[in-house]
Amino acid sequence: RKPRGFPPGPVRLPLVGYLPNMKSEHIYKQLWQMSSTYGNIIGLYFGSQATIIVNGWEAVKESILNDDLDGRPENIFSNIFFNDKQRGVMFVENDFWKEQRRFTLHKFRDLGFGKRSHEEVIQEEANELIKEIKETKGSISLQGMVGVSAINILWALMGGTRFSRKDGRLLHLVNILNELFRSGNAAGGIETVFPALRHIMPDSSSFNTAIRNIKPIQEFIKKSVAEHKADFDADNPRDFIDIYITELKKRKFEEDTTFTDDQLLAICGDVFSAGVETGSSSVSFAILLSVLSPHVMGKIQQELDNVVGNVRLPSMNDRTKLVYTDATQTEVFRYRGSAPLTVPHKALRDTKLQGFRIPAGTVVMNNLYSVHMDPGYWGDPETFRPERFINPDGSFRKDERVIPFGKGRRSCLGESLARMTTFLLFSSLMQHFTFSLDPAIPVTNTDGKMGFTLAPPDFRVFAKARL
Ligand code: HEM
Repeated sequence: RKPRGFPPGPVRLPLVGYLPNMKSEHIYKQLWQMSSTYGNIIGLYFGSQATIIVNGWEAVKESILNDDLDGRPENIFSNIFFNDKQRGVMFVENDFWKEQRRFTLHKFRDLGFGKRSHEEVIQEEANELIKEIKETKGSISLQGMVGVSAINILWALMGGTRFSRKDGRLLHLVNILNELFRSGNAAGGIETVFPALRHIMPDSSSFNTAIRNIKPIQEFIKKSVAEHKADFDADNPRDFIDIYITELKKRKFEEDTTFTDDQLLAICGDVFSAGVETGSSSVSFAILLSVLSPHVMGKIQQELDNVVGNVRLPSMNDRTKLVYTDATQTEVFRYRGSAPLTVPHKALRDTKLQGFRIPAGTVVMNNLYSVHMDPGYWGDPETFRPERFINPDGSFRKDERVIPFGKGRRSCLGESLARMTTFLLFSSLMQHFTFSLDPAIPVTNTDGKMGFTLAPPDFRVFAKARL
């Protein structure tokens, strides 16, 4: 069939395109609503940038599985920090991306089978978190506390060390990562379209806040890499940074190598920015939603008592038996996944989507929220109901339409680590505490706060020890 033209969409205003109409909060809802007027694929312009919004399971699946749409638009933060170059894994494309992604993924996997498994690292952090919660008087803010665990888990992999939970540097990093992720705009925002604007924007603008917060993260990583180089031992690689330094040395005389010092800094930065806030938001959302549905919390605790008992922490081996806990975690990913929109993709060459013609260079925004909240498929998507993932015979019901990590070759690089982290931290917390909301900070709805990613609303909980 002959491709149709560029997808239909709202009128293109001169210069700015659709930008002035974008609401900053929960943009993914607005982008989905537009489907009722224009269909599942909407064509619009951010400034002069041709962009398509992709809504609904059929269209999103076709889009994220189409390798022609595996590119990424330029990331201006990378331009600012790496001399107008795209570095890292998240915003690079083509052969450069393939080589760096493959390397990072393989080495992460190998490290998980190394001296200490990922599972052991996560369980150690779960123990420390439980200890801190027990020692804290009054109500607690989980987002920050779990953020500390999330950094320690990732940094064990990247930099080989763990920080004391009270370490000032660590707490500072957690705070700036949280601020960074709330200040951003998953849809890009005006500065992405008109980079020059940042020079005249006030320091308080979200863009300048982001820059201010990225800098100390970069400094932290730079310093760690320098320390690794200073006591590097080729026979005894301790972590990802050491493994990457080994590769740098091996390829020192290769022309056109993609392995560079800048690239190491950028990968560490990408992992931090992709992994810390998403992980802690997922666990905090899981706790908040369980607190708001006490029968869910009760069922999880009963299941944990039966399957795991009270002398050891839950492990990944327990997972197939922890059906209700697994179903709850899956429901949290569906209901409040931390990425309602994937990272933007870009058409690498002219291609087709749902019969429409998509020219090379078009930016593609895949709306995962529209898949997870489709009433036609889920029936009652607005209800938080883990039971939807349990078969009548009591087994776990897997559903291909739950895709919080995306799908295809651009899907989340940290998926297996993130799944392990969220499952083990959430189940360990549920095993040890009964949580209740601190009424001093009422939660009026669970929509959460959107920035680059979706985080829970502010809330505090009292934690009553069960063990
Ligand atoms: C619950 C936690 C997490 C969620 C929900 C999540 C979700 C996602 C999503 C939706 C994408 C974009 C997929 C696309 O563009 O089509 C992504 C990309 C990515 N994520 Fe995650 N993520 C999580 C945790 C992590 C962790 C822990 C790491 C680090 C180890 C990580 C590293 C990455 C990287 C590097 C990319 C870019 C991949 C590429 O462009 O090739 N993420 N993630």
